[in-house]
Order: sequence, then C-alpha cells, then structure tokens
Amino acid sequence: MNCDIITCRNEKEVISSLSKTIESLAKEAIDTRGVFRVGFSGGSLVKYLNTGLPTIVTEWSNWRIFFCDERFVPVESTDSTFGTYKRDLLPFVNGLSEDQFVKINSTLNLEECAKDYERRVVEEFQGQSPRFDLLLLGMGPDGHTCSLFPGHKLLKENVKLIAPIDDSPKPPPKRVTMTLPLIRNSKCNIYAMSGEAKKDMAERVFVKGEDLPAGMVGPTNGVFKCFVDFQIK
Ligand SMILES: O=C1O[C@H](COP(=O)(O)O)[C@@H](O)[C@H](O)[C@H]1O
Repeated sequence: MNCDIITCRNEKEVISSLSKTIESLAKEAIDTRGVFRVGFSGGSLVKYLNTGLPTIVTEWSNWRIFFCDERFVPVESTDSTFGTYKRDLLPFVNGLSEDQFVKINSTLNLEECAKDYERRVVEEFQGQSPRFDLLLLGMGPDGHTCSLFPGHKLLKENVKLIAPIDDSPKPPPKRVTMTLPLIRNSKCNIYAMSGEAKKDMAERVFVKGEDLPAGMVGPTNGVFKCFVDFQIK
C-alpha cells in the first residue's frame, strides 16, 4: 500500500483540496470517456462532499454515482447514506439529478439486494471489468472502511464484487458493501479526514501498517491519496 498523504492546515483546506482533486479527476474521465464513475461513502465524508461538491466546475450530467457501501434501510431512514446526499447535496447542485445515483433496492431481501447492486455495477461497465474512476472512502475509528470490518470474513471475499453483511458491529447491522477486489480494481481511492480522533487510526494504518481493512484498500494499478489536517508520524 503506497498512499500519498496530503497534509492540510485545517478541515476547510481538506475540503477544498479534496474538491479540487475530484474536479480534476472528473474532468479527465469525462474528457477521455464521456463519463465519470465514482463511489461515495457515508459517515464523516458526507459533510465534506456536501460542502465541497457544490463549489466545483464539472459536467454534472456525465457523473454516475455509486455507493462504496450502503446501509440496508429505506431512503427515508436517517441511517441511509443516499438519504443524506438526497437531502443535503442534490438540491444544491445544478445539473445533478437523482437518477444519476445508483441506489440499492432495500425492498429486496439483503442477499438479493447485494446481488442486484452487483448486477447494476457489472452492467454499468458493459462487459469490461468494473473499474471505477474514483472511490471516496472513509476510515472508521476501529479501522473499518466501506462496511469491511476488522477480522470479518468478508475481507477474504474474492468472488463477489458487492457483498451483503448482516452482522456489522457498527449499527445498523445490515448493509451492502463493495469488496476488496472491486475496490482494488479502481483507478483511484481517496480518504479525507480531519481532527485528532482520526489521527491515531491514520497512523496505525499508514505508519505502523497494522492489518486493518482501511489499510487493505488502494488500487493495484492506480492512485491512492489521503487528505488530512494533522501530522502523521
Ligand atoms: O458506517 C460507515 O462508516 C465509515 C466510516 O465513517 P466515519 O464517520 O468514521 O468517517 C464510512 O466510510 C461508511 O461509508 C459508513 O457506512
């Protein structure tokens, strides 16, 4: 894992640097292929994207937005990651519409929901190996990323691209998540985090190299960046 750590002065600068990087990756993808395929996460990243994305200049209609993980709850639930973007991002971005978000179908059972989401990921790439332009990831205080938790059997998943999980230690217990093979096949992974609460985990992952899910990601053939507002040593 070789991650480029970008040290910012404060949270505001994390958000602006992250946003500029997303703007530039979107431009490159849209100029080259006419589409920008990105995965959003939930948790603390939501605030960064909801604050930063309305400020960028991009061809919004060329974005296709997936979820690195999603809680298996209805969109109306406060736990729904899509629900937060629907409420706090969509109304503030001219040119981005709800149908550009590829959402889970939480009316199916959990297994079927994960299969259905995988099918839609596969369809998106029209027969090619699914390779997202960018996955925006979060790092939990226990070292989880997406809904991949320390010591969980899903870390060994090497067939499914999208998997169900019904025993997430962080509520809610039922979720669907991208698996390591799909994450590692992407072109770029980015973490963005701020504050002392994240510093300890970032050091365990990037300096001590502890065997934690957050350190198991990073594209096999691509770019891995982490925006922080603290010194990692
Ligand atoms: O539950 C989740 O947690 C992680 C990390 O969130 P954070 O608030 O500790 O930054 C998040 O990346 C994931 O999408 C979410 O479902």
